[in-house]
Amino acid sequence: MRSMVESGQKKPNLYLIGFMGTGKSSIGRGLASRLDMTFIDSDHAIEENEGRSIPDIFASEGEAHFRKLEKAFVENGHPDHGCIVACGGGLVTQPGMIDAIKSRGLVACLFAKPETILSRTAGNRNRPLLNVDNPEEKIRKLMAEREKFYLQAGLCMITDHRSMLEVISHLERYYQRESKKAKRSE
Ligand SMILES: Nc1ncnc2c1ncn2[C@@H]1O[C@H](COP(=O)(O)OP(=O)(O)O)[C@@H](O)[C@H]1O
Ligand SMILES: O=C(O)C1=C[C@@H](OP(=O)(O)O)[C@@H](O)[C@H](O)C1
Ligand SMILES: [Mg+2]
Repeated sequence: MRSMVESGQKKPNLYLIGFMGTGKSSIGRGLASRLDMTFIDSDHAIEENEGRSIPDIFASEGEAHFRKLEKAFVENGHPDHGCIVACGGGLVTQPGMIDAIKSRGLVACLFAKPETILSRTAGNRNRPLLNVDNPEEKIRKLMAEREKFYLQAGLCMITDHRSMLEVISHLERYYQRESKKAKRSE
Protein backbone atom coordinates (compact mmCIF):
# COMPACT_ATOMS: atom_id res chain seq x y z
CA MET A 1 0.00 0.00 0.00
CA ARG A 2 1.15 3.56 -0.68
CA SER A 3 2.62 5.21 2.42
CA MET A 4 0.48 7.42 4.64
CA VAL A 5 2.90 10.27 3.94
CA GLU A 6 2.30 9.99 0.22
CA SER A 7 -1.43 9.85 0.84
CA GLY A 8 -1.14 12.90 3.14
CA GLN A 9 -1.96 11.00 6.37
CA LYS A 10 -5.44 10.43 5.03
CA LYS A 11 -7.53 7.35 5.68
CA PRO A 12 -6.54 4.60 3.25
CA ASN A 13 -9.25 3.06 1.08
CA LEU A 14 -10.61 -0.35 1.99
CA TYR A 15 -11.66 -2.57 -0.92
CA LEU A 16 -14.23 -5.30 -0.31
CA ILE A 17 -13.89 -8.15 -2.74
CA GLY A 18 -15.50 -11.59 -3.02
CA PHE A 19 -18.14 -13.54 -4.87
CA MET A 20 -21.61 -12.20 -5.73
CA GLY A 21 -23.92 -12.30 -2.73
CA THR A 22 -21.23 -12.37 -0.07
CA GLY A 23 -22.46 -8.98 1.16
CA LYS A 24 -19.89 -6.51 -0.19
CA SER A 25 -22.42 -3.81 -1.11
CA SER A 26 -24.60 -4.00 2.00
CA ILE A 27 -21.72 -4.44 4.41
CA GLY A 28 -19.60 -1.78 2.70
CA ARG A 29 -22.34 0.78 3.16
CA GLY A 30 -22.72 -0.01 6.88
CA LEU A 31 -18.98 -0.06 7.43
CA ALA A 32 -18.47 3.30 5.72
CA SER A 33 -21.05 4.85 8.00
CA ARG A 34 -19.37 3.33 11.11
CA LEU A 35 -15.94 4.57 10.04
CA ASP A 36 -17.24 7.90 8.78
CA MET A 37 -15.85 7.24 5.31
CA THR A 38 -17.30 7.58 1.81
CA PHE A 39 -19.03 4.52 0.39
CA ILE A 40 -18.51 3.67 -3.27
CA ASP A 41 -19.88 0.66 -5.11
CA SER A 42 -18.02 -0.07 -8.35
CA ASP A 43 -21.22 -1.38 -9.95
CA HIS A 44 -23.18 1.75 -9.09
CA ALA A 45 -20.35 4.04 -10.20
CA ILE A 46 -20.22 2.26 -13.57
CA GLU A 47 -24.01 2.34 -13.97
CA GLU A 48 -24.05 6.04 -13.21
CA ASN A 49 -21.22 6.83 -15.65
CA GLU A 50 -22.76 4.76 -18.41
CA GLY A 51 -26.34 5.80 -17.74
CA ARG A 52 -27.57 2.20 -17.91
CA SER A 53 -27.86 -0.87 -15.76
CA ILE A 54 -25.38 -3.72 -15.55
CA PRO A 55 -27.79 -6.18 -17.23
CA ASP A 56 -28.11 -3.65 -20.10
CA ILE A 57 -24.33 -3.28 -20.41
CA PHE A 58 -23.87 -7.06 -20.47
CA ALA A 59 -26.69 -7.50 -22.99
CA SER A 60 -25.57 -4.78 -25.38
CA GLU A 61 -21.77 -4.88 -25.18
CA GLY A 62 -20.93 -8.06 -23.37
CA GLU A 63 -18.96 -9.03 -20.30
CA ALA A 64 -15.56 -8.11 -21.79
CA HIS A 65 -16.68 -4.51 -22.18
CA PHE A 66 -17.96 -4.44 -18.59
CA ARG A 67 -14.54 -5.67 -17.39
CA LYS A 68 -12.90 -2.74 -19.21
CA LEU A 69 -15.24 -0.37 -17.39
CA GLU A 70 -14.25 -1.98 -14.07
CA LYS A 71 -10.56 -1.53 -14.91
CA ALA A 72 -11.13 2.15 -15.74
CA PHE A 73 -13.03 2.55 -12.44
CA VAL A 74 -10.07 1.14 -10.49
CA GLU A 75 -7.42 3.05 -12.40
CA ASN A 76 -8.98 6.49 -12.40
CA GLY A 77 -12.64 6.39 -11.51
CA HIS A 78 -12.56 6.82 -7.74
CA PRO A 79 -10.73 8.75 -4.98
CA ASP A 80 -7.46 7.29 -3.70
CA HIS A 81 -8.26 7.62 -0.01
CA GLY A 82 -11.14 7.92 2.42
CA CYS A 83 -13.38 5.33 0.77
CA ILE A 84 -14.89 1.95 1.47
CA VAL A 85 -15.14 0.45 -2.01
CA ALA A 86 -17.49 -2.49 -2.65
CA CYS A 87 -16.11 -4.16 -5.78
CA GLY A 88 -18.21 -6.18 -8.21
CA GLY A 89 -17.48 -9.89 -7.71
CA GLY A 90 -15.54 -10.29 -10.96
CA LEU A 91 -13.50 -7.08 -10.72
CA VAL A 92 -10.39 -8.76 -9.32
CA THR A 93 -10.32 -11.54 -11.92
CA GLN A 94 -8.56 -9.54 -14.61
CA PRO A 95 -4.76 -9.55 -14.73
CA GLY A 96 -3.21 -6.89 -12.52
CA MET A 97 -6.39 -5.87 -10.74
CA ILE A 98 -5.53 -7.34 -7.34
CA ASP A 99 -2.18 -5.55 -7.40
CA ALA A 100 -3.89 -2.35 -8.54
CA ILE A 101 -6.28 -2.29 -5.58
CA LYS A 102 -3.60 -3.43 -3.12
CA SER A 103 -1.45 -0.50 -4.19
CA ARG A 104 -4.35 1.82 -3.39
CA GLY A 105 -5.42 0.52 0.02
CA LEU A 106 -6.41 -2.40 2.23
CA VAL A 107 -8.25 -5.38 0.75
CA ALA A 108 -10.70 -7.67 2.55
CA CYS A 109 -12.53 -10.61 0.99
CA LEU A 110 -15.94 -11.96 2.03
CA PHE A 111 -16.75 -15.62 1.47
CA ALA A 112 -19.93 -17.70 1.61
CA LYS A 113 -20.90 -21.22 0.58
CA PRO A 114 -22.61 -21.68 -2.80
CA GLU A 115 -25.91 -22.56 -1.06
CA THR A 116 -25.80 -19.31 0.93
CA ILE A 117 -24.94 -17.32 -2.19
CA LEU A 118 -27.79 -18.94 -4.06
CA SER A 119 -30.30 -18.03 -1.38
CA ARG A 120 -28.95 -14.48 -1.03
CA THR A 121 -29.08 -13.83 -4.78
CA ALA A 122 -32.29 -15.71 -5.67
CA GLY A 123 -35.16 -13.49 -6.73
CA ASN A 124 -32.84 -10.78 -7.98
CA ARG A 125 -32.30 -10.60 -11.75
CA ASN A 126 -29.61 -7.90 -11.58
CA ARG A 127 -26.71 -10.31 -11.87
CA PRO A 128 -26.58 -11.43 -15.51
CA LEU A 129 -24.02 -14.18 -14.84
CA LEU A 130 -26.52 -15.95 -12.58
CA ASN A 131 -29.48 -15.69 -14.97
CA VAL A 132 -28.94 -19.25 -16.18
CA ASP A 133 -30.86 -22.54 -15.91
CA ASN A 134 -28.66 -23.86 -13.13
CA PRO A 135 -27.31 -20.93 -11.10
CA GLU A 136 -25.87 -23.16 -8.36
CA GLU A 137 -23.68 -24.99 -10.87
CA LYS A 138 -22.55 -21.64 -12.30
CA ILE A 139 -21.72 -20.35 -8.81
CA ARG A 140 -19.56 -23.42 -8.07
CA LYS A 141 -17.74 -23.17 -11.40
CA LEU A 142 -17.02 -19.43 -11.15
CA MET A 143 -16.02 -19.74 -7.50
CA ALA A 144 -13.45 -22.42 -8.31
CA GLU A 145 -11.99 -20.21 -11.06
CA ARG A 146 -11.90 -17.11 -8.88
CA GLU A 147 -10.70 -18.46 -5.54
CA LYS A 148 -7.05 -17.80 -6.33
CA PHE A 149 -7.78 -14.10 -6.72
CA TYR A 150 -9.98 -13.82 -3.64
CA LEU A 151 -7.39 -15.52 -1.41
CA GLN A 152 -4.91 -12.72 -2.09
CA ALA A 153 -6.83 -10.32 0.17
CA GLY A 154 -5.24 -9.13 3.41
CA LEU A 155 -8.25 -10.45 5.34
CA CYS A 156 -10.55 -13.32 4.37
CA MET A 157 -13.82 -13.72 6.25
CA ILE A 158 -16.53 -16.38 6.07
CA THR A 159 -19.95 -14.77 6.31
CA ASP A 160 -22.30 -17.80 6.45
CA HIS A 161 -24.18 -17.75 9.76
CA ARG A 162 -22.78 -14.33 10.66
CA SER A 163 -25.07 -11.35 10.86
CA MET A 164 -24.24 -8.28 8.83
CA LEU A 165 -23.50 -6.44 12.08
CA GLU A 166 -20.95 -9.09 13.09
CA VAL A 167 -19.24 -8.84 9.71
CA ILE A 168 -19.20 -5.05 9.88
CA SER A 169 -17.72 -5.05 13.41
CA HIS A 170 -14.98 -7.47 12.42
CA LEU A 171 -14.07 -5.40 9.38
CA GLU A 172 -14.12 -2.23 11.46
CA ARG A 173 -11.53 -3.71 13.85
CA TYR A 174 -9.43 -4.92 10.92
CA TYR A 175 -9.49 -1.50 9.31
CA GLN A 176 -8.60 0.33 12.52
CA ARG A 177 -5.74 -2.04 13.30
CA GLU A 178 -4.25 -2.06 9.80
CA SER A 179 -4.60 1.64 9.14
CA LYS A 180 -2.84 2.37 12.46
CA LYS A 181 -0.03 -0.03 11.51
CA ALA A 182 0.41 1.77 8.19
CA LYS A 183 0.63 5.06 10.07
CA ARG A 184 3.19 3.70 12.58
CA SER A 185 5.40 2.38 9.80
CA GLU A 186 6.08 5.96 8.66
N1 LIG B 1 -24.08 -11.75 6.63
C1 LIG B 1 -25.26 -11.74 6.00
N2 LIG B 1 -26.31 -12.41 6.51
C2 LIG B 1 -27.50 -12.42 5.89
N3 LIG B 1 -27.77 -11.79 4.72
C3 LIG B 1 -26.77 -11.11 4.15
C4 LIG B 1 -25.46 -11.05 4.75
N4 LIG B 1 -24.66 -10.30 3.96
C5 LIG B 1 -25.44 -9.91 2.91
N5 LIG B 1 -26.70 -10.38 3.02
C6 LIG B 1 -27.81 -10.19 2.06
O1 LIG B 1 -27.41 -10.81 0.85
C7 LIG B 1 -27.89 -10.08 -0.28
C8 LIG B 1 -26.73 -9.78 -1.22
O2 LIG B 1 -25.89 -8.82 -0.60
P1 LIG B 1 -25.03 -7.78 -1.41
O3 LIG B 1 -24.53 -6.79 -0.43
O4 LIG B 1 -25.79 -7.29 -2.59
O5 LIG B 1 -23.82 -8.71 -1.91
P2 LIG B 1 -22.70 -8.43 -3.00
O6 LIG B 1 -22.55 -6.96 -3.15
O7 LIG B 1 -21.49 -9.11 -2.45
O8 LIG B 1 -23.21 -9.09 -4.24
C9 LIG B 1 -28.59 -8.84 0.28
O9 LIG B 1 -29.98 -9.08 0.31
C10 LIG B 1 -28.04 -8.72 1.71
O10 LIG B 1 -28.98 -8.12 2.56
O1 LIG C 1 -19.17 -11.58 -10.12
C1 LIG C 1 -19.38 -10.92 -11.16
O2 LIG C 1 -18.81 -11.15 -12.24
C2 LIG C 1 -20.36 -9.80 -11.10
C3 LIG C 1 -20.76 -9.32 -9.86
C4 LIG C 1 -21.75 -8.26 -9.71
O3 LIG C 1 -21.53 -7.51 -8.50
P1 LIG C 1 -21.79 -8.14 -7.03
O4 LIG C 1 -20.62 -9.01 -6.69
O5 LIG C 1 -21.87 -6.95 -6.16
O6 LIG C 1 -23.06 -8.90 -7.09
C5 LIG C 1 -21.71 -7.31 -10.91
O7 LIG C 1 -20.47 -6.65 -10.94
C6 LIG C 1 -21.87 -8.09 -12.19
O8 LIG C 1 -23.18 -8.66 -12.21
C7 LIG C 1 -20.81 -9.17 -12.37
MG1 LIG D 1 -22.56 -5.64 -4.81
